Amino acid sequence: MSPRFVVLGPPGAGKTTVGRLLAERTDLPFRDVDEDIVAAAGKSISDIFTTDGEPAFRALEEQAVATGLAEHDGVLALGGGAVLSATTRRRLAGHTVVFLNVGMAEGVRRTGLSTARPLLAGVNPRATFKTLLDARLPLYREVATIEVITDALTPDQVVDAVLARWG
Ligand SMILES: Nc1ncnc2c1ncn2[C@@H]1O[C@H](COP(=O)(O)OP(=O)(O)OP(=O)(O)O)[C@@H](O)[C@H]1O
Ligand SMILES: O=C(O)C1=C[C@@H](O)[C@@H](O)[C@H](O)C1
Ligand SMILES: [Mg+2]
Repeated sequence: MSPRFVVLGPPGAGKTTVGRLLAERTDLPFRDVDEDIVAAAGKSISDIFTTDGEPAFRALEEQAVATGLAEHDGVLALGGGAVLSATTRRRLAGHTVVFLNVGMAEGVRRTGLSTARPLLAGVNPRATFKTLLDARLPLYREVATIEVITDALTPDQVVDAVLARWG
């Protein structure tokens, strides 16, 4: 068993929104690793970051991605930072990996000031987003087989672009 699509990208790229829509349109089940982590830990991602720290979250995430890749046969959305793990990047080899790209301005607009995203909850979300994007862009591209720049597209148009480039 193996996901038909793995969806990744920075916060606000639309992994959850577009991933769910892609699953609907291809008649596949949808699974979001962020939700798996919350269910397994019994607390929110913010609480995990605050109480246990980011390294503990990343360890839970690496395990949850491995489980998702082994168990899920539909659309699997990863968390925005899952690619920070070299082990996870290795595990993504051979999968159809969709990188939903979004620039800083639109990414910050979409994520707003939500405290549900602990990494962006600081004083300067624009600078934080830019730093995060610069560090991760090569990692997303290392594993992606399809890249869609989502800034000017609706979620439906993003799904159109994914399906046009697939197969
Ligand atoms: N292509 C798009 N156009 C406009 N708004 C979008 C688009 N994709 C997502 N959004 C909106 O941006 C917000 C963030 O989307 P979503 O939660 O799907 O991102 P995400 O990549 O899953 O983020 P996270 O990494 O925090 O889980 C939502 O309000 C969603 O409706
Ligand atoms: O970009 C990130 O590092 C994160 C993105 C979210 O999907 C969550 O996995 C968490 O908030 C960390
Ligand atoms: Mg999400």
